[in-house]
Amino acid sequence: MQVVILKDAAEVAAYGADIFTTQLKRKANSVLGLATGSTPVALYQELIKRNQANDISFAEVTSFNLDEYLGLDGSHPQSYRYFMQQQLFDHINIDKSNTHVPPGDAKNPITACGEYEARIKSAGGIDVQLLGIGRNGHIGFNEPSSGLTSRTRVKTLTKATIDDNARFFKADEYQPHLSITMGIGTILDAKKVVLLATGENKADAVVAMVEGPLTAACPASALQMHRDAVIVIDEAAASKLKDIEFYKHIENENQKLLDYLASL
Ligand SMILES: N[C@@H]1[C@@H](O)[C@H](O)[C@@H](COP(=O)(O)O)O[C@@H]1O
Repeated sequence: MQVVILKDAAEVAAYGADIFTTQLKRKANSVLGLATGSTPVALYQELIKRNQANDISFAEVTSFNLDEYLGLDGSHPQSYRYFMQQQLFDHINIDKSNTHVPPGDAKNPITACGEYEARIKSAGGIDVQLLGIGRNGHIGFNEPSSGLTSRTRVKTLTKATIDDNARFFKADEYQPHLSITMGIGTILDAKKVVLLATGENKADAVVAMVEGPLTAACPASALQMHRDAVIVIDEAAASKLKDIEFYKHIENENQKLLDYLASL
């Protein structure tokens, strides 16, 4: 696990955007795994800016989103498909037919999960998967107790997650309590994983993910098993980590090594 601690949310977004920029310049037809929630919004704004400045192109990109509410179709303002259109897809040169979000309105949600997995596989697998983290340590909608090798499936949301996400729904609006989410095993199959977390309310989840045991009680701890997982956090989200100075020291040493390699 690479732990990158930055000053604030703006630096976290810029760092995340740099990872995606590097990926797109290296491989124009990358397969990107995308996430919703408030955390990635600033990163998406940065990618939009870079796309509109012709620095990066999404013309050949295929994307797969982590999750969707079961029971909402893509035109529902609280659906994750709608969110992605508003926050990213409508503003970049991506071919919308190459963007995938689990179908919240699937007639048969069980077969839809298998089909989603098959689509990821036939696209060649995910090159870079973006993640946020829930306050209870969930990634995608893999709630605590999720199998660490799970695949895309229907998941019931915890009360904590429903309450956290209630802010997006109107008081009298139907809020789903079921989802379709990539599994932890699906996420771990991505070649690279980038998790962003900002703010003090993520500090407990971050310490459990980075310094806690590998456990289904904190689904994000499964990233300890990934060979290329980058955890990009601000000082507030990092505030409960025991080894902050060590992680910063590693980053300094990594930078020195990169500078040296660039000078060869
Ligand atoms: N399913 C999403 C997750 O993918 C996201 O990481 C989490 C945190 O969201 P936020 O970034 O708004 O804190 O919210 C939702 O539950």
